[in-house]
Amino acid sequence: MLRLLPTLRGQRCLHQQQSWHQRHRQDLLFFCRRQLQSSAPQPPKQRPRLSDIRRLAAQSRPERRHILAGIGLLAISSGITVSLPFFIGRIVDVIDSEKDDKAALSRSLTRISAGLAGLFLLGGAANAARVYLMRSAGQRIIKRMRDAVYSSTLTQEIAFFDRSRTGELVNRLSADTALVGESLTLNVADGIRSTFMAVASVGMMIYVCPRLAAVSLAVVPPVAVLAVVYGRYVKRITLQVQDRLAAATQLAEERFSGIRTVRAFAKEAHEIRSYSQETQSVYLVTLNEAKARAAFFGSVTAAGNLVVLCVLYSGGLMMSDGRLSVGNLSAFLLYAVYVGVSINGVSSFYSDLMRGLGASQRLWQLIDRQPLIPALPVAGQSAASATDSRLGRVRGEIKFERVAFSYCGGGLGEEAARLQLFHGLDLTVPAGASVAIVGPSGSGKSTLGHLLMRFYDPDQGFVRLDGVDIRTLDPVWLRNQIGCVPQEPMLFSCSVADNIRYGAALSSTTVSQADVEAAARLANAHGFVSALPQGYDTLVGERGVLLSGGQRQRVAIARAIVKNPRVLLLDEATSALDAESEYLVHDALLKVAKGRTVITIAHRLSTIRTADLIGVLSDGRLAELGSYVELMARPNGVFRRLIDRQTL
Ligand SMILES: Nc1ncnc2c1ncn2[C@@H]1O[C@H](COP(=O)(O)OP(=O)(O)OP(=O)(O)O)[C@@H](O)[C@H]1O
Repeated sequence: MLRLLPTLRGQRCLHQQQSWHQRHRQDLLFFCRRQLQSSAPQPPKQRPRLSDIRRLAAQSRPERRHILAGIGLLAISSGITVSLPFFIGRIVDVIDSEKDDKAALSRSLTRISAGLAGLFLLGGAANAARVYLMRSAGQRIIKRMRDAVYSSTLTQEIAFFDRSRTGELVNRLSADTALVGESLTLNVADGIRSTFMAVASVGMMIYVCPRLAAVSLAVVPPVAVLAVVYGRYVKRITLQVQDRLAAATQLAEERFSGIRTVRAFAKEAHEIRSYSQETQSVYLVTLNEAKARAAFFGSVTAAGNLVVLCVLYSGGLMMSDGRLSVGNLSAFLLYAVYVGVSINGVSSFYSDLMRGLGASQRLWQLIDRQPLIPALPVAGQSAASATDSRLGRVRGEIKFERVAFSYCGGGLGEEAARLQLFHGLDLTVPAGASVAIVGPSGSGKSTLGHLLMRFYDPDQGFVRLDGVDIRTLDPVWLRNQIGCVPQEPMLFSCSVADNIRYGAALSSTTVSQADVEAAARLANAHGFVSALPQGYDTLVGERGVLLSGGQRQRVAIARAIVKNPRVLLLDEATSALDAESEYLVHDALLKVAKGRTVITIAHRLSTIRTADLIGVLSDGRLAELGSYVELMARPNGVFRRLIDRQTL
């Protein structure tokens, strides 16, 4: 979907997300220096900052009622667990004191067991309710974050996608959001429980035997220092893992969608090796994490066991001279174990929180980024300047006025270089006329269409619709006035009818089946669609692979005209269609062009001959403009030379 942005913007239906599709990205390796600055990945911050934590915590605000209820239930279940060693101590003492009176011992044990069973049932129920509340809140937080990341990403300008890696964006959307959501709910719950258990157990240790408690707590300061060091390391490593995972996802995603190329060049073994290299690099980073984790948790466990040993030693001595009962020693030992386990829990809470913080930094970058060209009306603009954000009745005159435009590019990681494409380009397309744009390959024909659709803004000059600078127009409204058929149309993996409906300016539900069929008839698609097994309900496969090139184009034409646009922008397919398909597509275009302003990026002589005007692009300017006969009459004209050399 992210790679299909031009199509989406063209068709405007941002709310209909049907599947992942390939956008034609011939210049993936180019990226723009001036825009790069606004989206370049920030160097990972090493230390958890309070503002990061606050922002992360703010995500759980809408769920605070559920989370607070969960914490309440957590306190109940943890309180019951903490009371357990105390009761065990009492039971041991009861057994010790009543061991000679079997009947009395049995009565006491029955009484205590019944009471404890009730308590345990309550604890179990509280825990179950807590898990449900926390988990559902976590899933809602993840959903909200995914929605926010998706909508912010999808509304970025096209240049952003030119230099973003789709797999990486997908990874942010799926893996990072899950990590953050979980660190905010389940992890926080575990952290709170562990902290509560640790504090309560320490309290009970002091209550049961202050001297033994002092011996045990000597271990806490070194473990705390270790936890802080380890937490920072984990946060840094999480960023690396997520980045490398994104690179692996990117590779897999690109190869799956380009499977025909892989198969045609028999590159399966090569691709499997490449992917394995990517996963190896993920593995190597996670291996470092595993080492750090092993060292940390190993030390914590050893420290915990050491405490138990010290308690047994000094507790045994205290018991021998009567300063401690056997029940109290048992209870104390259990509390010491609790403290050990809880410190472990607090440490893993801290490390998971750091992982969540690491992942969240990438998400904030995406969520906070303001698109350089808005995909949706800028808040306040449509209301405040309603007069110029939409036009009343569109005549369809299009004017490129002294347009200078450059793609900023350069190989990834290289010094960015400006590719000056247009300098001072002037072109007027009268309302209702059909203009064929011709020129050598790479002269910027498709770019003219991109400027009209406002995928990019010119560096200088203006693009005007009915005399109005399109930068002042509501972008959604503007794109609704233009029907666009790209050179390699992408269809979504839904039915033919749904693909055609996708072009609707308003909600696609407002387009009736009759409207769909009327558009298909005009696009010469009705005949073949009716012959498909399920007619208009036939699924077309990913990117429409189940249809032929000519069929895909005719469905795309129907999609472009279903909203009845005033302006048509047609980028002719360069790939050769068979004679029958070419005739059908050309005939369809002639029919839909009636009564509309049409700009065709033309490759076929038949299109060029039938156009009212032909605009010839050369050296970043409009070199010639005139009818076919006029231009052919210029013996040294650019157009004449192009036709002679057939280099259209
Ligand atoms: N997104 C982009 N980023 C950087 N450079 C680009 C981008 N898109 C196109 N270009 C470059 O701009 C130039 C013009 O491209 P454009 O697609 O407009 O040419 P064209 O005349 O339509 O070519 P063709 O007839 O081969 O389709 C090319 O050199 C191309 O490499």
